[in-house]
Amino acid sequence: MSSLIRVVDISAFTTENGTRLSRESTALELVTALSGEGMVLVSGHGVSTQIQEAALESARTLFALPVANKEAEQVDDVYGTRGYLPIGEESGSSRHENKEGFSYGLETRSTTHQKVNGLRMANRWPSPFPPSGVKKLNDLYSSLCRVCLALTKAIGLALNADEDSLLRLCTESSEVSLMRCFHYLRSSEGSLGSSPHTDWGFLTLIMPDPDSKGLEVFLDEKWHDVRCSQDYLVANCGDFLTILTRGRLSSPIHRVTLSQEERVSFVLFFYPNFDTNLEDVGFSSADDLQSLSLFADQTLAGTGEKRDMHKAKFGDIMLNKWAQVRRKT
Ligand SMILES: O=C(O)CCC(=O)C(=O)O
Ligand SMILES: [Fe+2]
Repeated sequence: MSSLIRVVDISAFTTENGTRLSRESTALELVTALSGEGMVLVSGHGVSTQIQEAALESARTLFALPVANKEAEQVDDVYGTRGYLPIGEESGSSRHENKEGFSYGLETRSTTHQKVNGLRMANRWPSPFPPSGVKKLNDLYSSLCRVCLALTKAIGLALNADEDSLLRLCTESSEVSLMRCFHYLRSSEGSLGSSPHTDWGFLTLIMPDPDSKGLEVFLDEKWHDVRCSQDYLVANCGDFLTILTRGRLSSPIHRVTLSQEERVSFVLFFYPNFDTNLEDVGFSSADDLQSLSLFADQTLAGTGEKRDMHKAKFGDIMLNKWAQVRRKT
């Protein structure tokens, strides 16, 4: 475990035992870490080892399915953000990212692929994948959303002396957030797992294979390993939270390197409500936050549409960003 990245125990927010005093000191520790490194190891998160192991096992089952079955459910222009991400078909830069993934969100009962909005639609599971596997993945999704809501309360308490102050931006977060489960392959010439970037959303939670290597954070002009065990989830401040706090909390630059060992990880991109407007939360186009990945052009050709970001809805910005990192072969 990297000693640079602080551990914060958030049990004051995830159990009934938290007193006002313990919640205040937890909140302060959390915000101190997010204003410094921007990344924190969260303990006391309440996600059982059983839920974590079951989800990792289901992910391995999914990735082991025949390629044709996985590709039958791949992310495309019609289905938007959910489904299978074939190897090499996504990258945040011109480098080849040697990984495959499944992207999913809140399970809807709908049997059609009707979208509610570009971030809310039915999940797409390849066959054969049993309902018990889907349930295990969904259990992890809802557990990690609960952890993000607890973190949101803590951040609200530290910044505004009010636990509910940021929750109003997150009333539909559990419906529009995106879980991505990745299978990083072995290192090959010129490839990496994930190009250096900041995350675009409100908060990100990362749950990798316990004790696996690869996640790195850029601090003090150097890359540092972030090692993780089942006791901790890695939480990143996202670009939206940086905007919301006028830069007081900072979204960290991080990347994933590859090795000779394959790796599986779950990454929850916790989003604010789809319709949230950047201008309403204080962003102006003159802001000095242009280095965030949210504002970078991540298309290969460098012709990403520079939209009037401060007027746009957060959900639409996300759809545009996911389109920017698609690398259809
Ligand atoms: O898989 C990981 O450890 C992190 C991946 C990541 O940073 C991302 O997908 O944004
Ligand atoms: Fe990331």
